Amino acid sequence: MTTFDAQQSPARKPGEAVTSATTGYPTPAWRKAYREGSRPDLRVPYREVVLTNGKTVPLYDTSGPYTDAAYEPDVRRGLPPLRDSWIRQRGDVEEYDGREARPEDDGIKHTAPRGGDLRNLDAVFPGRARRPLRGRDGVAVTQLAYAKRGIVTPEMEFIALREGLEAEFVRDEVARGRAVIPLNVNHPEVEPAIIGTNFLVKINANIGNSAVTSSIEEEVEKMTWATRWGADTVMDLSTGRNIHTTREWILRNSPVPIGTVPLYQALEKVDGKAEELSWEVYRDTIIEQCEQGVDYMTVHAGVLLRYVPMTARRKTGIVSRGGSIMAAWCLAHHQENFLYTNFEELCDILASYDVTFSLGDGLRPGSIADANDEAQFAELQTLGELGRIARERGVQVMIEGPGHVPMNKIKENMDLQKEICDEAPFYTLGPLTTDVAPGYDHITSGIGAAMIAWWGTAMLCYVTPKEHLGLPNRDDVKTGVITYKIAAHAADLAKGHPGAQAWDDALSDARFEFRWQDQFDLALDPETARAFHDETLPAEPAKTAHFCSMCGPKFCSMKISQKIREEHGDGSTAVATDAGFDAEAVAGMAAKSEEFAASGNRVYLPLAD
Ligand SMILES: C[C@H]1O[C@@H](n2cnc3c(N)ncnc32)[C@H](O)[C@@H]1O
Ligand SMILES: Cc1ncc(COP(=O)(O)O)c(N)n1
Ligand code: MET
Ligand code: SF4
Ligand SMILES: [Zn+2]
Repeated sequence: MTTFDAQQSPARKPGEAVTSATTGYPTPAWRKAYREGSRPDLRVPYREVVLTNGKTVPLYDTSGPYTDAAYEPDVRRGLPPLRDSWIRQRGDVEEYDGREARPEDDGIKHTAPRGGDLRNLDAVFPGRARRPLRGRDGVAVTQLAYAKRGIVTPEMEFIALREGLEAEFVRDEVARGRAVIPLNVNHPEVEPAIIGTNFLVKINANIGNSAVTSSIEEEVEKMTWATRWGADTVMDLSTGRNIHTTREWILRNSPVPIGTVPLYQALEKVDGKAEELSWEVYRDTIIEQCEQGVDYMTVHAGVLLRYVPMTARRKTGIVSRGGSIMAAWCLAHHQENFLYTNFEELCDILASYDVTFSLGDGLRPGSIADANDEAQFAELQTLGELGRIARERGVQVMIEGPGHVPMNKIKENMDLQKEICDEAPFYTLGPLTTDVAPGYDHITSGIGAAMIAWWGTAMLCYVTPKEHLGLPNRDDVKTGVITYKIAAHAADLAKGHPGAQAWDDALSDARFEFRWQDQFDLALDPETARAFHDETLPAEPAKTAHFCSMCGPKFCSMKISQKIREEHGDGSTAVATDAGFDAEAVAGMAAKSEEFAASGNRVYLPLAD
């Protein structure tokens, strides 16, 4: 039988289900290094950029063990369980048998169409057997519960070293609910990271299959690829085949927290019929995913029955998948959202695994015309209320935000969210600042993302060039991640995060000193920087040349600037004169001046007819 997997990965043989992880850094100048903490098993990874002048620049690193030259990756076994002893040493978790895996977890019906079992048996995760953990007697084993009790966990110390801050500060931000550390006790492979407005801005990359395309292998590769370029978390938004197994492969191999929208899998379990959903099916799915190790879950509990009519006159209705599913359920039963009515029980389940809530914006605007409308802000009020209930019960909380919002309406979103949601971390999709550029929505949204992050958004959910058009592939994932790293870092700079500017300064120095190799290596994407440079000046001597093909040797302003400094010191006492330039440069400038005069000395030229 032909499956999509077979079409997508023709080279795969039985028994070789998944083999790929992207290993190694994109340039030999990046080296994995570690900062040692207070105990031998507390080693915080970072990336060291080794420059040609002998200096090194330390950078935050999300790529996991795959980029450590001493590590031998084996995606069939999974990553080492870094946090296992930290979790067990606290003495508050118990191992138990766990929920039995069922065929429907992977979308397999008892009566499979055309008589076949649709499960790709090659794909079952072959790694070590494990029994799930949970808080003993249902106790909250969350970083929030520990923080409130004044405990600095090894995870908090790890984060403090990673961010260059005091561990006590980390604890205090978590205790106040102003930051979250999404780390399920069943996901010991993760290198701890924090999401909060007073920390480095984080970015999330969405991956996952759909009913139309992609294989487990591709999704594992997208995950390692996304984290290699800097994704701080990854959401598996699979809605196609093998949902459970795809997620198992991703979790066991992921060095970053994994988020999901459990409602998608619950809907698969009822054959895609929203009205057949129930709290029981949803609850079962939540437990399945808690036991697997999902670190944070989008829950669309703020889509209340009475808010649904508020979307009736919108240009684009409800664009959130989860939001549209819950709205359909509420209307079909004329009952209140079961996520809202069972919210306390949901909190208690999440608390016993330390799964963080990402309270979903099911009524976010999906077009510029719908931005900041009544439905959107009504839901935000409810998310604020639910956030307080969750934290009260020890569960960590983030709040999801929009969407499609023009630049003049972005700040109001951040201001309202802070006020309504008690400064809980805001996690926004973009926002996209215009609707007119399908194919370039990483840019329309990167603009909004930079703005909202500057004003305090803690994590940015990326948007790829494929948004509104199709499922992103590996290249789209990279483009999305790099775009969002730019937005996040631009915000870190604007917020004055200590240390953020050192990276820019190092790159600017390399640029001004014509250390081309260092300029490439300090880039977010060294491969592209080098390739663009080499497109016009590929020869080795060009790597030390004092110009590039943009201006050429005679018009290189940085070369001219250097010369000024050599001949006139820093120039502060110089009188305006062209004596410091070489004859060629002076001639070049004169030619440009004549060209300008010939055009009538006008800066804006009339349009050609
Ligand atoms: C909420 C956002 O999630 C993204 N999204 C939904 N499903 C997937 C997937 N399988 N892969 C990547 N992104 C996805 C879309 O960009 C949507 O706008
Ligand atoms: C920032 C962010 N990321 C993912 C989702 C889930 O998607 P959906 O609401 O469409 O189900 C969301 N609501 N917000
Ligand atoms: N692009 C849409 C949004 O902004 C989502 C479409 S796919 C669920 O929310
Ligand atoms: S992205 Fe495609 S599938 Fe998703 S809501 Fe838009 S049109 Fe529908
Ligand atoms: Zn959209």
